[in-house]
Amino acid sequence: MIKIGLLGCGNVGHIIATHAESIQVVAVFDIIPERAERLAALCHARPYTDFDAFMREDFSIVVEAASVDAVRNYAEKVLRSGRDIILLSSGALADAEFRDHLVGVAREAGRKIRIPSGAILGLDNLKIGQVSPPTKLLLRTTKPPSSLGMSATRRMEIFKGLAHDCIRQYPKNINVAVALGLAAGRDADVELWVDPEAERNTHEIFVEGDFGDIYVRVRNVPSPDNPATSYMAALSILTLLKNLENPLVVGT
Ligand SMILES: NC(=O)C1=CN([C@@H]2O[C@H](COP(=O)(O)OP(=O)(O)OC[C@H]3O[C@@H](n4cnc5c(N)ncnc54)[C@H](O)[C@@H]3O)[C@@H](O)[C@H]2O)C=CC1
Ligand SMILES: O=C([O-])CC(=O)C(=O)O
Repeated sequence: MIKIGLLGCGNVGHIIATHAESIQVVAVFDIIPERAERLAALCHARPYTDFDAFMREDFSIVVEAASVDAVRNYAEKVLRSGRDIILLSSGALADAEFRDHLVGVAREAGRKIRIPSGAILGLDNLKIGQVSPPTKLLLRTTKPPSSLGMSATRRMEIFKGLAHDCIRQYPKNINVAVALGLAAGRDADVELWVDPEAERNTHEIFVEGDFGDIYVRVRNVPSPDNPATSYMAALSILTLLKNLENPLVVGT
């Protein structure tokens, strides 16, 4: 059974820890002690607010479901300790200098940084962009205003520009845009909309290239404990963990 350390005891951390079947959550870490303690009690793990103590536990992989800042603070230490890391806050890798450094550390340590599909679909074959760059790569995301901690009386575009700028302004809402760019090999264009009528987090992906064109629309149910995060994101990590040791690998 794969032993994991969970970095982040919020909404996604909770779903992972309480639904994990083929994995054992050995230790959990959060800056908020009560969150770490509550989740640890639920999944029979040990709670930590001291990262170095957390890292002394016996697990082979860290699952990050915390924040872009947490990735910046801890990912390098995880890799240098000889463990792989799964990053849900993929937005941290929008910073090219940090990304290149972290990938270099992973290479040196012989470890892997895994970016799950999270709240979207299509990352698998979007990787064809690394062979044949797309001429268009656009993500149009629409969320209820409450997901962004704001109020609005009508549908409004609150950001239009490149993914690496959008994630700086909305680090809890648009990690998917950075994941798209990492897959395709170029920064994605982003439109971020709020809509008071929206009940779902909707991601529309438009891609064009010499292969033809793609339109994908994902209408995600918001997580019960954090409407900004689609429930699919937690399912995506659970699925990645379930397949880690499967000799049959499906998807590009
Ligand atoms: N790539 C994707 O498709 C998606 C990515 N996300 C990202 O996943 C992450 C987790 O999402 P949720 O569980 O819904 O968030 P959440 O806010 O419910 O939980 C995050 C937890 O991490 C803890 N945390 C934050 N920064 C920390 C740090 N520096 N050190 C230790 N603990 C820290 C918080 O105290 C909190 O308990 C967020 O960054 C979110 O933006 C969310 C949805 C989709
Ligand atoms: O969960 C979602 O729909 C997307 C999200 O928050 C993110 O990419 O940060």
